[in-house]
Amino acid sequence: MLLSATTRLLGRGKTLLSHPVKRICGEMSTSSLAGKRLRVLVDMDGVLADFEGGFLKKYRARYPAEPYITLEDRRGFWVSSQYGHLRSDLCEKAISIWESKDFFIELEPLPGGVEAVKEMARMDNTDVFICTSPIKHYKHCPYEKYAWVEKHFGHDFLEQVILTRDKTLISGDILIDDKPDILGVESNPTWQHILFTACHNKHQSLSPSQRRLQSWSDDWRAILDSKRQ
Ligand SMILES: O=c1ccn([C@@H]2O[C@H](COP(=O)(O)O)[C@@H](O)[C@H]2O)c(=O)[nH]1
Ligand SMILES: [Mg+2]
Repeated sequence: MLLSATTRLLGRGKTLLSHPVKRICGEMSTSSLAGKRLRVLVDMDGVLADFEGGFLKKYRARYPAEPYITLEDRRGFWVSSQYGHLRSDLCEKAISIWESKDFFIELEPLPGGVEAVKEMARMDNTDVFICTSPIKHYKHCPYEKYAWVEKHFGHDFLEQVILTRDKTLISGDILIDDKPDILGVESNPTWQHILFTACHNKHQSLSPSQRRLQSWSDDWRAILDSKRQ
């Protein structure tokens, strides 16, 4: 009786486990029953995708006669601010680069990042999310961020994408991010900030709660293990 009612509800040939709705329910209950899982949030620009390298290449191609800042001389998170200090009109010229079509989708992956995140995602008791801030000029950026993840991680990984302008609202155990100060409405985020070394932050000292990941060749597995209880 119960079986035939189930068959009517799900359709012939579908079992409870193979039905998409039940599979979603199953996945949700697995994580809540399995005890403590580690939730890792991984930033995209400057951590997985080479924002700085992609910017400099396209800026020099579009404005060959204008001064530029080498990656060695980059200081501070905001590219636009440093270009604006160089000459005030260069701030808008810098912004025009990442507001252009194909900027985000054409960013090269940073060495080892995609492989590391794929490995993390296969680890037991580990949930990985790509947590990235889109620019407010939304014509290309949000679409291209999803397209970049699909291109390098595959379609299924789109489930693991979080676009937010405020990462303090997202709960996790670790946030691997190249921005030194991650601020928002939540003054006490759940995650520990692991500062991913980038050309603009390598001279900066850490706040007491931060740790550094120098690159994806650095021991990210040890950082994850240290956060497991
Ligand atoms: O000068 C700049 C440099 C970067 N941006 C944008 O900020 C975000 C950074 O995102 P994260 O998730 O923190 O990596 C990205 O969309 C850059 O395009 C900027 O607006 N101005
Ligand atoms: Mg970043």
